[in-house]
Amino acid sequence: MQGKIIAFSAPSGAGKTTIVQRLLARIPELSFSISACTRDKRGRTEANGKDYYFISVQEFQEKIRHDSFVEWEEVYEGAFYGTLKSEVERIWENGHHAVLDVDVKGGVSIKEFYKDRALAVFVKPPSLEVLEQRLRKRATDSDASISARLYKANFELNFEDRFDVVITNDDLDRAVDEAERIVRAFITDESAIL
Ligand SMILES: Nc1ncnc2c1ncn2[C@@H]1O[C@H](COP(=O)(O)OP(=O)(O)OP(=O)(O)O)[C@@H](O)[C@H]1O
Ligand SMILES: Nc1nc2c(ncn2[C@@H]2O[C@H](COP(=O)(O)O)[C@@H](O)[C@H]2O)c(=O)[nH]1
Repeated sequence: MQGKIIAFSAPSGAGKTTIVQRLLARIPELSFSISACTRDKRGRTEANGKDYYFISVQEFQEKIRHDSFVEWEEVYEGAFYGTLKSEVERIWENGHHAVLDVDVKGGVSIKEFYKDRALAVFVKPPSLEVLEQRLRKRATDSDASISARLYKANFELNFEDRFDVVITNDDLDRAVDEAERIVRAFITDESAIL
C-alpha cells in the first residue's frame, strides 16, 4: 500500500482540529502527523510528542538548514510551525496515511509538494461572525490574538479554490460525516466520487 497524505486547513477557529480528531477515531488507517513548533506548550492540556514537538527557534532554524521540513510557516508572529519529512515517512513506514492540521498556506504547500499523493481539504466556517463566536467561546486566545486570527481569516478565505475539496463546518456531525466519506474515497482510490 502506498501511504497518502491528507491536509486539513482552515482559518483559526473554523474547526479543523475538532474534525481531524473525530476522523482519527473513525478511520484506523489514519495517523496524525505531529508538527514541530516553537510556541510555548499550553499548560497541562498539551504534551510534547503528542500535540507538537515543542522546540526552540534555534532548533527550528537548524532543521530548516538541514532541509528537514516539507513546509514551514511563521503562522503567528514569532511562532514557527513545520511539517517534518521524517514524521510523514514514519507514518508511511507503519502502513498508515498521514493526516495534517496545518494553516492555509501550509495546505497549499503540501499539495504542491506531494501532488496526487495528497488531498488538500479546506474547512470553511459558515461566516466570519460564526468564526469569531467560536474563537470567543473556545476561550484559548486573548482579544488581541482573536483580532489577529480574524484579520488573517479574511485573507485565507480567498484561498479555497487552491484546495481539492471544501467542507463547510456548519453542523459538526454533518461536516465530520462528509469528511469521512471524502477521506475514505481518497485512501481507497475511489477519487471519482470526490
Ligand atoms: N460545527 C461546529 N459548531 C459549533 N462549534 C464548533 C464546530 N466545530 C468546532 N467547534 C468549536 O469551535 C472551536 C474551534 O474549533 P477548533 O479548535 O477545532 O478550530 P481550529 O480550526 O482547529 O482552530 P486553530 O487553527 O486555532 O487550532 C472549538 O471550541 C470547537 O469545539
Ligand atoms: N503551515 C503549518 N501550519 C501548522 C503546522 N502545525 C500547525 N499549524 C497551524 O498553526 C496554527 C496554530 O495552531 P495552535 O495549535 O498554535 O493553535 C493552526 O492553524 C494550525 O493548523 C505546520 O506544521 N505547518
